Amino acid sequence: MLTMNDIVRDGHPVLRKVAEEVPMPPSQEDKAVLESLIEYVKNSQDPEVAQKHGLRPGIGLAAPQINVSKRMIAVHVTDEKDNLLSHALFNPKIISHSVERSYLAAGEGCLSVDESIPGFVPRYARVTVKGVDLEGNEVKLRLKGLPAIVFQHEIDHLNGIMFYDHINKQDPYAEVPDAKPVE
Ligand SMILES: O=C(O)C[C@@H](Cc1ccccc1)[C@H](O)SCc1ccccc1
Ligand code: NI
Repeated sequence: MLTMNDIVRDGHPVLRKVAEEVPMPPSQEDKAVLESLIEYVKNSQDPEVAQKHGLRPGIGLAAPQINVSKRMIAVHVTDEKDNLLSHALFNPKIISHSVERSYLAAGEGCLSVDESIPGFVPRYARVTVKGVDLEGNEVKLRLKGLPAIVFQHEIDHLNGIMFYDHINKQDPYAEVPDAKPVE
């Protein structure tokens, strides 16, 4: 199982690379990597396992964060209606998005960034994401709220973008035009 020792930290060059597409159908090796990502996120949300192994809780994780520069992400998060969204995707892609934007009122964090970096991170309020799941099926997800934010955070990792790149450097808490906060 993955632990925090497997997660690379800010400053590691892999976090600034554009990750490679995963050839389809996925190899056993690529499937094992993607399974380890979703396993980490689930484990990190289990208080006993997280405490026993010193896991920082996460609602998402991207392959570059474990030094694998390939386009794979895992998300395990409940939406505002308390529905669980749990997805492990190869080659995820935002195929459309709202003009309206949103941001997490509490700001964002990252398992690859040990210190907290305050400020609003403007995101699209709604996104449609396509990808391929572990069974090789094409998945199309229409997302809003916290799930939409997490997917954008993880897909950013595949493009070498860190959450703090989006924070207004002059005024981290500057109002985000035509945006609604996600509490
Ligand atoms: O480093 C990562 O990619 C995991 C991030 C995911 C994240 C998504 C959206 C906004 C902030 C971070 C975090 O470590 S998950 C930690 C967390 C848990 C609950 C709510 C927000 C962040
Ligand atoms: Ni992150």
